Amino acid sequence: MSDAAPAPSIAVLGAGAWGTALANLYARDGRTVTLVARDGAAAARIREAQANERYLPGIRLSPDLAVSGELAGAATAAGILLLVVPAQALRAALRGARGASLAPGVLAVVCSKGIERETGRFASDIVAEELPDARVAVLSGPSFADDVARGLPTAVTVAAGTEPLADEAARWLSAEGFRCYASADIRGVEAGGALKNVLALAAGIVSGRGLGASALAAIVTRGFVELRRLGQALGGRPETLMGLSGLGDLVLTCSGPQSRNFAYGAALGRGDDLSGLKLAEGVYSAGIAARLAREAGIEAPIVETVAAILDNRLTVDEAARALLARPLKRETD
Ligand SMILES: NC(=O)c1ccc[n+]([C@@H]2O[C@H](COP(=O)([O-])OP(=O)(O)OC[C@H]3O[C@@H](n4cnc5c(N)ncnc54)[C@H](O)[C@@H]3O)[C@@H](O)[C@H]2O)c1
Ligand SMILES: O=P(O)(O)OC[C@H](O)CO
Repeated sequence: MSDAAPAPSIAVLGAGAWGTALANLYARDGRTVTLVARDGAAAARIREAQANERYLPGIRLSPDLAVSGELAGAATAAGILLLVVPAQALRAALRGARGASLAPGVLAVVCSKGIERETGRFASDIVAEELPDARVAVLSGPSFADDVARGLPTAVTVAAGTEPLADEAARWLSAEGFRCYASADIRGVEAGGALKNVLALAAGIVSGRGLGASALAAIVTRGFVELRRLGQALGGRPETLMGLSGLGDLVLTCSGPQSRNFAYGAALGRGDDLSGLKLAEGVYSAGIAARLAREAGIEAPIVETVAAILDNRLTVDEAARALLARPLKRETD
């Protein structure tokens, strides 16, 4: 596709915080965008309020943003389909999309961050299985929906299976204040995005339990060792895991309660009631990430510990004692 080709129109599947923020970003940037909510009633609420008060409160949406309750129609015309439903709902959402007559060669861009619990599949694999005619890309990196919605500067990585497709996708997905770096390492980008959520839970637990700033720095640093090891074992490249969708997103989500994963971990660490908390993808990815690590023969004690706390196999205090009591080793082993 040449630089002069008109920018493809965009359909955004999933009208939560991130889907709404991305749809609004591109609509403000002059693109033709339809945000697809779960049903007609949810779409009507967003249209009438010109805001998504449930998931992205306080943000006035562009009057140019179309909002629909069904993918058919919106998607048929779209050259780009952003997939922004939670990772565990992606397969069902794509099966629901099959009847929508997607444009041939549509660029399906995974924007969620997680691993399918039942199968251990990453989202790009699910797209390849469920929408075999689509071209696949992944958008991931340090990016809070609220920051993007407020027009704050953001940089992310956009990965696809080949460098030309990644370059094309990054060009189409960049917008004012939203800079996309291209990568041909889909697995590295997806692994970084999913694993940082699990590690942000660990950081939140440390903070909520009041274990101190030194312990927080230690858990983030040793967590990054696990992210790199496991990300590489799953097929990611080291330089990708050092980039925006690995280290970058880990830094963002481990830095405080604006991250829902960190906030969930902090509530766990304090012993608070967890009902009513916002979506924390790490809760669903921790167990399967621990299993993938075991299967790959990778030591991932922090990921294992988060999974054990979530399963009520360990209390936070038992977990902290167990991590500190592990046999001593060289830092680089
Ligand atoms: N919020 C952020 O800052 C942010 C940033 C980057 C990536 N993400 C990732 O984006 C994904 C979505 O997160 P979010 O913040 O938008 O979540 P959210 O909880 O705000 O919204 C989830 C949305 O998905 C919809 N949904 C759920 N199941 C569905 C289904 N089967 N079909 C259609 N719609 C369905 C819900 O109705 C809701 O609108 C997650 O994987 C998250 O990790 C979020
Ligand atoms: O709020 P979180 O923890 O889901 O993080 C949101 C984004 O993934 C940050 O890049």
